[in-house]
Amino acid sequence: RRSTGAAGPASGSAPKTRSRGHPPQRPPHMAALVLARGGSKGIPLKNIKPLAGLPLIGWVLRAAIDSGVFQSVWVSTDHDEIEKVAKKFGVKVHRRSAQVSKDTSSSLETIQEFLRHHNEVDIIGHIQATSPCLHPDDLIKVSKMIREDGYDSVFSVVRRHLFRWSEIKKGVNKVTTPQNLDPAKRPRRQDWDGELYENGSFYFAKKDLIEKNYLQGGKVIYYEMCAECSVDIDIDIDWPIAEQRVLRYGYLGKEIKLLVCSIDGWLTNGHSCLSEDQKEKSSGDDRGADGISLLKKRGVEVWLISEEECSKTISALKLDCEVKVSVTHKRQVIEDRRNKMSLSWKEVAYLGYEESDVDCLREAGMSGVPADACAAAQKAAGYICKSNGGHSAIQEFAEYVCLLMQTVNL
Ligand SMILES: CC(=O)N[C@H]1[C@H]([C@H](O)[C@H](O)CO)O[C@](OP(=O)(O)OC[C@H]2O[C@@H](n3ccc(N)nc3=O)[C@H](O)[C@@H]2O)(C(=O)O)C[C@@H]1O
Repeated sequence: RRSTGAAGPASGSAPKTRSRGHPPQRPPHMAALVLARGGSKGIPLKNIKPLAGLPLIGWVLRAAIDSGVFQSVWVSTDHDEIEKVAKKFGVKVHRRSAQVSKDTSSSLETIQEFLRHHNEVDIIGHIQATSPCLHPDDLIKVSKMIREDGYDSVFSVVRRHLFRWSEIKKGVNKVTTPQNLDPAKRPRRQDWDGELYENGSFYFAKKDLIEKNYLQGGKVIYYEMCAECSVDIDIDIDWPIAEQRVLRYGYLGKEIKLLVCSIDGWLTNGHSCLSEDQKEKSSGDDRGADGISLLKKRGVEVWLISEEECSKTISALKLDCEVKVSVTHKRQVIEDRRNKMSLSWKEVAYLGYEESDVDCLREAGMSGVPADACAAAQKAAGYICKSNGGHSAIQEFAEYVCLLMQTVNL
């Protein structure tokens, strides 16, 4: 009963008003790009060192994914371990050349190299892992500045109330002079707006600007981040401070309270691999139990639903979770359940497979499909499993949900 899953509107359904010879314009592709080379000097493998329980790059990757504003999220690296960690977060990996992985390589040349390999990308949201207190809300606002307000580049700044004095080199007999204050009328903090400083959290820029060697230029504007979230890990003593800051002010991931796995089309159609007497499973989703118990330990309720009457199949899988079969309208039963539990869709994770899952995949706070799900479901889902349906997809998705909502232990 698996659907063929034609994706999106049928070809030829474009508006009739379109003038001839002009193909429809695709919306600009905005890619999040996190640079994470292996050869960090001060702190070895800094980019994947656990910060408050999560690999450093994980903090910004999670914010980028959850913002929902990027067509793709990438890590550019030259290192196998970093690639593995990035893939665990479900993002794409660009293996960069040694040429742009040196101590002396600039971010700009590394981004330019990425763009040469990814022609589909129109806008780069370059996000630095060294500023882990980034929130999805910041990225949503910046995305609007680029996509709707017409800016070519936007970068993050923070307001500081710092009095600057001129530097006098050793051995030079001169006096220092104030740079941004009158010592006779030293302003109180509340009487002075302070100054804006680039804080290194992110740099968004359109491709043509980057190709002209700029990350900041054209119609350019800054985005002011709140001081609490402006954290920059530069030297090793910054690390413990950053750890405290992410715990207090960082983005701790989405809170999922209910995972719904719709098993139609993959556990109900022979993928489930029951033995002839319908009592034992011979293969199938053995790993599912681990993922489910992990989530249950975190207080997440797990629910298997099916439009079919397949209780035997499910019970044979010995998955320790609630089951609802013969469901006539999937979205409706989830709405009812949500209301009972007082949950928003944001707190629901949904694993689907078929066209009938598209609605729920679009609504859910986290959504996933097995690798062989129909095209429409794949398009609607935030995460596409590496496993096919019936082969550990539940486990993989449950692990993914756990990772994204990983609570922080110190
Ligand atoms: C856009 C940009 O110019 N970024 C530079 C920033 C920026 O100027 C400051 O943050 C502003 O406050 O400064 C640097 O910042 P830093 O060296 O800590 O690098 C920031 C993050 O980017 C990764 N990176 C950097 C360059 C490169 N070619 N490949 C990379 O993978 C690092 O591993 C790290 O995760 C600096 O201090 O030298 C170097 C960075 O290149």
